[in-house]
Amino acid sequence: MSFLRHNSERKSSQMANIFLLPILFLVIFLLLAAFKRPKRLQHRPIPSPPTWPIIGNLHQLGELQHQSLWNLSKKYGPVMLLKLGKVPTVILSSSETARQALRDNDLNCCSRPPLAGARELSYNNKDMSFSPYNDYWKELRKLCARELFSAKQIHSFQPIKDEEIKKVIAQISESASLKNPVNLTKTFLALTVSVVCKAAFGVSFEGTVLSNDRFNKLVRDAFETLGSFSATDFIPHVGWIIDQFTGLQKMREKSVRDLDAFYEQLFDLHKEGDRQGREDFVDMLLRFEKEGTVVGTDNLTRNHIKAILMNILLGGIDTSAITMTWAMAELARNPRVMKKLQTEIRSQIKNKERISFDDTDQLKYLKMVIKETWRLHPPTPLLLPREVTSEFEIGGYTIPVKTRLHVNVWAIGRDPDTWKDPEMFVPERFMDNNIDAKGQNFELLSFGSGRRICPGMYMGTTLVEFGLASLLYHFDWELPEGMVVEDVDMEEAPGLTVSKKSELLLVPVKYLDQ
Ligand code: HEM
Repeated sequence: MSFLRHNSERKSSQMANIFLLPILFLVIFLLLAAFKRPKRLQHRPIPSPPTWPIIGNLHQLGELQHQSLWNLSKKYGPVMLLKLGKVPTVILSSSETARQALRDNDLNCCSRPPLAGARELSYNNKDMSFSPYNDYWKELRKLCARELFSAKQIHSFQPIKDEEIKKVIAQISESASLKNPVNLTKTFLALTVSVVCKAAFGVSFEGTVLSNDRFNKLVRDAFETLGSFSATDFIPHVGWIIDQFTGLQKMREKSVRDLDAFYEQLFDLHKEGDRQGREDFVDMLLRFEKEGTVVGTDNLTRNHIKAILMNILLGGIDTSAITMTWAMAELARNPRVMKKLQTEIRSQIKNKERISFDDTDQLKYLKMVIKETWRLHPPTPLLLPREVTSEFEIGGYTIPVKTRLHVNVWAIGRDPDTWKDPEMFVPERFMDNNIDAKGQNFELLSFGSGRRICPGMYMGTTLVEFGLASLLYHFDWELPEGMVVEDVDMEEAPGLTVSKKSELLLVPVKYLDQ
């Protein structure tokens, strides 16, 4: 009996096991599923406007993309996902989301996406600006920071700046005596072209085959090539057919050919033995080539040098000239600020004939005026595009690998949560804080931040400070006859860099106290 009972007990416990086991599995399964669920919740979709087939959200981008994106971000928030053709693109429009990307997750998103125009102009990504994040880029950046963009190197340009500004002041003096307006857009472009070209390429173009006009066209065409909408970049496999059809591909090829011829002429002008004096960027790069310098795994060749020169041409000239033009336009609209700035400059410079680096370094209000100009008119309003290489989170949203990323610096500069009266030009807002544009303050990102921050920041800033201080020291500036402050047009021109659409004309009046 006991056996029987024992046997039946064993049987019933076996039966219980048979029923319990699936329940146990079910419980484990449910528990696992429950643990996984929060993770799935984190993948909540990034706010995104509705898309159209094939083009996605491309139709929502106007000519001035940063402005279209700013308007969209007011509805969809500071982390917004667009589908540009086939490419998922995240737009960040607040200082907090920019900080999370460029500081906390810089390593996960500091690569560049492959872009057709950039690839061709950079001899297949041999440059710094458009190269993906890899050992070649890391070593090239180190080499350029040490040799081309060091403070010592930039200070060695001072005699070039002095010589070029002297010419500019003489020309403006002539206009002043005739009471003629001066085209400041052209003046600032000519100043930056001559300083950057003499410093970097050792040539002034005057009296050579490379006339200033031809040179300006070369740069303009290259910018157009990079700034134009390229279907190849957004619609894989078939986009190239559209680029052939629209003529963009032909334009690209011509631009690459013309620039190549320009670099070859530069190399000819730098033939050994032909030149004396200070070593410019071309001399230096040719010396590295001769010494067999290895960058990453690549031996530095002529094509690498050409790609680096392209970055200087396109990164170094336009941005500084644009800044000076916007600054003078804002000063023309704000006579109180212009007067206050001139008082500072004139009391600092007094009767000196030349403005030195030490002088500009003391001009605190000038620095505030330039920061305020960059807040409202960052020359590169969307920075350069980045590509995500490892998944990460911003504001609780997961940004997947291969997403393209833009930071809308222009929108951040006008964010009412950060800036009081954001549309007003008030340099004094920088008086009682340490906000600068050096990449640590995410509300002012005119040079970007993180690993990809502009390496020419010091060169650009010192040139802008010097150019503005010189013109404001030597001349008062008035609006052309019949014009009032409200007539100064602040419309923007579309492009990779955003300049003032109409040229800025102001009448110089010689400052007699010097
Ligand atoms: C006012 C002057 C300038 C402004 C506002 C400016 C702005 C910028 C911005 C916004 C970027 C992109 C940063 C990013 O993607 O996060 C950049 C990158 C770059 N800039 Fe500048 N820039 C200026 C002057 C210069 C000068 C004078 C040079 C050289 C002569 C230069 C060379 C470059 C290069 C090579 C890069 C690419 C860096 C990389 O991707 O590693 N820039 N600049």
